[in-house]
Amino acid sequence: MSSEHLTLHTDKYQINMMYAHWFHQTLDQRSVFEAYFRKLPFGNGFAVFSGLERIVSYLRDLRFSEADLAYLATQEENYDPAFLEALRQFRFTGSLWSAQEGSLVFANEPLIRVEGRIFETQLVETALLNFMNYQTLIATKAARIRQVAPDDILMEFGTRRAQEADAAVWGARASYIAGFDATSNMRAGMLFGIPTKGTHAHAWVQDHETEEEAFRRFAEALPDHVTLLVDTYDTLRSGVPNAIRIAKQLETKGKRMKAIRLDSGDLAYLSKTARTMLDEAGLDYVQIVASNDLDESIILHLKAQGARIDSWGVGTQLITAADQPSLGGVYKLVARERDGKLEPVIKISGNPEKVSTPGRKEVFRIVNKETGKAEADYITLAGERDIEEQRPLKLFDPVHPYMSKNISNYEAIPLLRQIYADGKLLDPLPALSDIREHHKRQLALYWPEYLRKLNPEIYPVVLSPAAWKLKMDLIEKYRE
Ligand SMILES: Nc1ncnc2c1ncn2[C@@H]1O[C@H](COP(=O)(O)OP(=O)(O)OP(=O)(O)O)[C@@H](O)[C@H]1O
Ligand SMILES: O=P(O)(O)OC[C@H]1O[C@H](OP(=O)(O)OP(=O)(O)O)[C@H](O)[C@@H]1O
Ligand SMILES: O=C(O)c1cccnc1
Repeated sequence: MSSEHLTLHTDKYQINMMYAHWFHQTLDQRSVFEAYFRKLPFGNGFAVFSGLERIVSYLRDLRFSEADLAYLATQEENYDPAFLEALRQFRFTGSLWSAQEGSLVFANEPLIRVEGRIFETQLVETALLNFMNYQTLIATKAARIRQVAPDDILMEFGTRRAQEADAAVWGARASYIAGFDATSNMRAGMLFGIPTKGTHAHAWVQDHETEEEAFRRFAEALPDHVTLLVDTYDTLRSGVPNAIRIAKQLETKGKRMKAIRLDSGDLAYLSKTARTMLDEAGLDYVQIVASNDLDESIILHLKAQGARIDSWGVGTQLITAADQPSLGGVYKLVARERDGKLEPVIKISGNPEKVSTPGRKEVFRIVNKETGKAEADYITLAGERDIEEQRPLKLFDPVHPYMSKNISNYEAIPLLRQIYADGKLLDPLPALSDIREHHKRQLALYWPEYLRKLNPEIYPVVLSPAAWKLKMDLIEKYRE
C-alpha cells in the first residue's frame, strides 16, 4: 500500500489532550491502551479480525507535516508554538500487539494493545478504531456469506454503493480475507493482488440495436471472458436464447462461453429454468452468475429453493454491512504510569457490560489437545505463570462465576503478537494469501456450533482468577 498522509485523521479531542499533556509536561508518561468490541455483529458467533495492514502503514507514516502544523496553528489560539515544535519531532516510538488478520475474535477480549508515551498512544485511537472496526465488520459479514455458499464462487461487487473509495478498497480486501474469491474493484486488485472479475452492464445491451448484436460484439471482443447479462429485456424469452446462440457461435471458434448473469426477477426460478435451457442446448459448462441485492440470508433461501447458481456477485449488503453498519470497537486506557511504575486503571459504568477490565493483559486461545478444538479464550494479566507452566486451568464465566470448567491437557496459543517494539516494526506482515489460509485454519479450530449463522453457541471468553480479582478490587476501591 502506498503511503498516505493520515496524521490528522484523528478527533480534535486527541490533539487537545496531547496539548494538555505537553502543557503539564506529562507527555512522556507510559500508558497502555487496549482495543476491543463488546458485542459481536450480525448476531454472529465470531468476528474476523482485519485492519492491521492499514494500521501498520498508518503508524509507519505518522508524522506532522508542515501543512498539518500550519493548519493546527489556525485551529486553537491556545496552542503554544512550542507545542507545534514538539509535534514536528513526533514519531511513533511505542509498541503494538495485535491479533492476526483472519483470526476469529470475540467480544470483550483485547484485539490490539498499544503501549508507549501517552502523547502517542492517545493520538492513534481514532484511526486505529476506524480501521479495525470497519474492516473487521466487513470481514465478518463476508465470512457469513462464505458460510452459506461454501463451494461457490463469491465476487465482491460493492464499490458503487460503498461509503466512498476507502471503504470500497479496504472492504474488498477484508472480504477476500474471509473467503471471497474476487473483487470487481480494479484498484483493490492492483493494491493488494486480489483476483478481479467482471461481466458487463445493462448499458452494453441498451447501447446496441438488438440484444443478440450486443452479445455477439461483446463475445468478439473478449472471447475468453464471455459472461452475458441476460435480463435487460426478457430473461427466458430473449436473454437466455440469445446467449445460447452466442455460445454455439463461440464453439465453432473453439471457445467456451463462461457464464450468463441474472440480475433481477425470481433468481431461483430463473436459474433453474435457464440451467435446463443451457443443458438442453448442450451447454452444461456455461455457468450461472446471480446478482441483485444479495446477502447471506437471500443466498441461503435461494439454495433452499434449489437455485442453480454457481457464482454470486454481492455488493451493497456486504460493503455497507447493511444490517449492522458499524462495529462498536473501543480503545480503553488499562494502565498508566505513576512514580515510575505502571498501575492498572478501570472505567466504571452503571452498565456492568461497560466496566472495563483493568491491567495490561494477554489473551490465550485454549485448544484442547485431545479434540484439537478451541475451548475458550483465556485473558490473563501480563506475566501470569499458570499458562506458561501448563497448570490446569479453571475456566469460569465472569458474569456467572459459578459456571466453570477445568482443563489440563491444552495448548495455549497467544492471540496477540507483537508487531512494533519501541517504534520498530518487528517482522513484515504476512502476505494476503497466508492471511486467507490462516483464516481457514482458524475456522477449523471451532466446533460448528460456534460458527453457525443463526443463534450460535456463545464461545467462552474468560478472565483468569487474578484478572478477575483485580477488576473486583478496583471496582470496590472506586465505590469507596
Ligand atoms: N427466489 C427468491 N427468493 C428470495 N429472494 C429472492 C428470490 N429471487 C430474488 N430475490 C431477491 O429479492 C429481492 C428483490 O427482487 P425483485 O425481483 O423484487 O426485484 P427486481 O427483480 O430486482 O426488480 P428490478 O427489475 O427493479 O431490479 C432481491 O434482493 C433479490 O435478490
Ligand atoms: O445489488 P448489489 O448487491 O449491490 O450488486 C451490485 C449491483 O450493481 C449492479 O447494478 P446497477 O443497477 O448499479 O448496474 P447495472 O446496470 O450493471 O445493473 C449489478 O447489476 C448488481 O445488481
Ligand atoms: O461485473 C459485474 O457484473 C458487476 C460489477 C460491479 C457491480 N455490478 C456488476
